[in-house]
Amino acid sequence: MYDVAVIGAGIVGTSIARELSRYDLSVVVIEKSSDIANGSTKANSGIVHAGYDAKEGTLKAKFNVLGSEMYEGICKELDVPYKRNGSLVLAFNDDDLRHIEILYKRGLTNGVRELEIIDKNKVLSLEPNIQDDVVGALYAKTGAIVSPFELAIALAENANQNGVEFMLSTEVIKVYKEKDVFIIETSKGVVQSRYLVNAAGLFADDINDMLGGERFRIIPRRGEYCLFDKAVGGIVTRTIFQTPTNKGKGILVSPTVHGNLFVGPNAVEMDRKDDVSTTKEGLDEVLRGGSRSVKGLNPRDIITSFTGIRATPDTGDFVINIPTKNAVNAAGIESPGLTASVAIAPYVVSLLEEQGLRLIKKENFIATRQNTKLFINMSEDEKKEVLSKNPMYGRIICRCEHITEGDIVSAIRRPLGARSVDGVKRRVRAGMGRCQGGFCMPRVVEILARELNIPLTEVKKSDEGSFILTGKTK
Ligand SMILES: O=P(O)(O)OC[C@H](O)CO
Repeated sequence: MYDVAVIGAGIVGTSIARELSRYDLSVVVIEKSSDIANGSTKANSGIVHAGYDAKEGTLKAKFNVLGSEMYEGICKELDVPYKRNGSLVLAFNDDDLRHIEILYKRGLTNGVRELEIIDKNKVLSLEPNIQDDVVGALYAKTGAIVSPFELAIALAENANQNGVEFMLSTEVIKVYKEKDVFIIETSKGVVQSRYLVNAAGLFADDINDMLGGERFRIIPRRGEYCLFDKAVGGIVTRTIFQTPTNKGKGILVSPTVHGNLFVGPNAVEMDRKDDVSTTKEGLDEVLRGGSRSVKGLNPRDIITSFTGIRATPDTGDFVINIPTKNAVNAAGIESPGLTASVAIAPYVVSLLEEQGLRLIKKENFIATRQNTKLFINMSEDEKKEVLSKNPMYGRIICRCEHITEGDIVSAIRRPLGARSVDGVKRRVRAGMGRCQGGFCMPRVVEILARELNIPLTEVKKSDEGSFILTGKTK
């Protein structure tokens, strides 16, 4: 029997797992997907929001501002790329100017530091590729960017280093209580725990129903994105927003931590929670929206498009509460959820403690996690040394991102290592470049088959059944 079971290994579940791993507890994370961060976390804007957007007094506002302040330190500890690039909310007319004034005041109330309203000249001096009809902007110097799935993987690895167990490809079918024990029936058998955390993302409403908590629904809200080649990654250096609407923060244009540029998302409510297809209309909307803010977005520079699904709660705010004794919901964590998750984690742990979970600090807690250095990022001396020991570092597999066989093998062999083509891609970027895996994918498949000791036909793109050589991958 575990002390705590966490359902969900997205950014919320992995943040909570890492926080729990500071204490002498037995903890298990149960995830239905085959990898960490395979739900809303994987297709996400990757923005660390400053905190002026969420309404005063909400959980979103509180945890956004707290999270934004914690981010740099956590990314340093876990060796995850993070960049405080700042953000602008553009105004194009008087209505927009009034709107950014409201956001400015809200930001001050929420406790956001270094906020400023700037005029057209300042906007264009900071970002020369903004459209000329801009009239001003809200400038948030504390806005930042991060790689959401790399952070979730790092949090999971660090939790795992500190003893947390991960059950991947394990779907929760039913949860109920016998006396004070949670009985969690899964696709891989029964798990028992004394405490339970619901961080099930898009499916957190179903888990809450099983726990008998006050009813809420998660409404899946699609967001389509276009990712641009690194050659145009410098069109803007800050994250560029328009004034938000009741559909969300609108379409943004932002660099990524790896030097690409993305435009998106739109916002379309859907019935299904698993439809990540992209549509021509959606991508046109995204490009039109981005071009409203920024000059020079050429569709020919798009290297891929994708859809993410927000876990939007029908309550209007994050649902962080106690559905039944000894359980905590961390649900409905839509934007600014990526930013907020690192601050939600200690709060969730404090709610467990209030219900009787004893927290005794581990003496040997390992606070830092080191990622494997990619060959491309090594110094000449490091390259020589690693090559003399391991010739696999001399074989380039992904030509776009210059990723070697040694890098890929090490991503597979790490704790909670890659088990699929997408798993490799998210850990070391093989397949993330201009050709989107056209060249390297067959080689990555060969390496996975060899390292996992499985036939080529069993290598998966991502989840169970997505056999990359024979099956449907989308
Ligand atoms: O449209 P929103 O408000 O869900 O925000 C989406 C943003 O890209 C969040 O980072």
